[in-house]
Amino acid sequence: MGDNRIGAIADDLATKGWTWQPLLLPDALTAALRAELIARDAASDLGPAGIGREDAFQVDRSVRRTRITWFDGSTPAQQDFRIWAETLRNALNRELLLGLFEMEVCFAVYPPGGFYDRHLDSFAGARNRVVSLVAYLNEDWDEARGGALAVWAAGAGEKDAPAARIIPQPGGVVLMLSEAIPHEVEVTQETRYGLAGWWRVNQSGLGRIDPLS
Ligand SMILES: O=C(O)CCC(=O)C(=O)O
Ligand SMILES: [Fe+2]
Repeated sequence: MGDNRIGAIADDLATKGWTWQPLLLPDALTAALRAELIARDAASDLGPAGIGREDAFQVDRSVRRTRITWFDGSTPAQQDFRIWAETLRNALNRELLLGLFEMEVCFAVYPPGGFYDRHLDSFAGARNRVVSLVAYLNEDWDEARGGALAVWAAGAGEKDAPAARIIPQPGGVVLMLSEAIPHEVEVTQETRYGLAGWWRVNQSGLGRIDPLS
C-alpha cells in the first residue's frame, strides 16, 4: 500500500468519515480469500448473520439476509489478510491517532435476494467498533447485478439521498467510521462475496484489562 493511497484514505476519513478505494486489496489476496470463502460456503460452514451487539445476537431476516463465518486465523489467506490489515491499522493510527487495537473479521455471502438494511456498525459511544472495513471478493461485478453499498454522510436522515452508491468491484475496500456512517447493502441479484471487519480501541481501564483474544 503506497503512501499516496494511505494519505487519501486518512484524508477521506478525517473529512467525510468514509472512503472507497478501488483495487486496494492485492489481486492474489483477493483470489485466495475468494477461494476460501467459496469452499466454506459449499461446505455449509456459514450461518445466518445476527443483528446488533454480540451480547444481544438475534437473527432478523427482514433486516439482513446474509451468511457469515468469523475468521479463526487457520488459513494462509486469513493470515495474509491480517498482515495486510495490520499495515493499514498502523498507518491509520499514525495519521489519525485513532488508537485502533484489535480487529474482528468475518466472511459474508449475500445470496441472490440478499441485503442488509440501513444501519450503523456501532452504537454511538460504545467504542466497541471504531472503524469498519469492507472488502469485495467477487471475480467481477457491475451495477446490473445489484448489491451496491449505499453510504450516507454522517448525520444524514433516512430520507436523505446517499452520498454514494458503491459497486462492489473485486479488491475494492470501503472504510467507514463505525459510529457515524449509515450504510445499506441493496438487494443483490447474484451471489455477492465479501468480508467485513471492525477495529475496536483498547478498552482497558482502571481495574480492567482488555486482552487480545
Ligand atoms: O458488504 C457490504 O458492502 C457491507 C456489509 C455491512 O454493512 C456489514 O457487514 O455491517
Ligand atoms: Fe455495516
